Amino acid sequence: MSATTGLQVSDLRFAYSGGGFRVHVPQLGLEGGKTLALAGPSGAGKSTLLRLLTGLLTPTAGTVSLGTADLHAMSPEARRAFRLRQIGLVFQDFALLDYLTVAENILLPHQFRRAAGEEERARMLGLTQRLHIDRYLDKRVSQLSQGERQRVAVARALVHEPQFVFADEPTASLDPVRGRIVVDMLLEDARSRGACLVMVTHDPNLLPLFDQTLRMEELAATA
Ligand SMILES: Nc1ncnc2c1ncn2[C@@H]1O[C@H](COP(=O)(O)OP(=O)(O)OP(=O)(O)O)[C@@H](O)[C@H]1O
Repeated sequence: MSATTGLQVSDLRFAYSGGGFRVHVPQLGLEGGKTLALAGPSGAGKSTLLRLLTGLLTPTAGTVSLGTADLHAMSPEARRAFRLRQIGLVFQDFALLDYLTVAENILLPHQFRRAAGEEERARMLGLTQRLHIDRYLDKRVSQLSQGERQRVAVARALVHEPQFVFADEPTASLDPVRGRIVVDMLLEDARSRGACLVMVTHDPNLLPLFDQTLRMEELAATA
């Protein structure tokens, strides 16, 4: 695999305090431009692994390398800066700010990097058109449906063209047609830009669309 653009996990271990759920990922590799589905029943640890891969949870052992960066060896500040530049994340609960407009939410991460310029605005327009939410750009997020909010979260995750995209069930609030549009867009975005996509899904029909599948229930059994 390419060391500079891919994701590499080695002997990753994590347990919630109190002796509850634990997970162990002996080895996982994903090249730039490739896509991985995290599958498994509710409670199997999909969101937990996604949080470990993005630096939002700290493992008890093991490494997560994103390109040349050893995610958990960084200082919290360096990890935060890396995440803003290189990671796009679609959270299960979307993590949008209700009192801001759609455009403000999508461009918000740019306020922390640098002011959003013409390039970002053009990318935002392209993404929101493809997601059929461009007519809502000046609307507050609180006025949108769940499915519309989910698509705003997808646009926000992609607008800065991150090398690593992580999405936690990005189709959960969408009907099958809209859901397929979002998945196809995430897949096409990663493949065309040479980025890595890791997506959590419950839907077995989506798995053949991905280059790799990791079944969490099999990992939990060996933890
Ligand atoms: N903060 C926490 N503290 C302790 N246990 C937790 C915490 N968060 C999750 N868990 C437990 O860890 C296990 C895995 O949870 P996780 O959310 O990763 O599963 P999941 O596969 O994403 O589930 P779902 O498909 O329902 O979203 C569950 O048993 C859950 O109860």
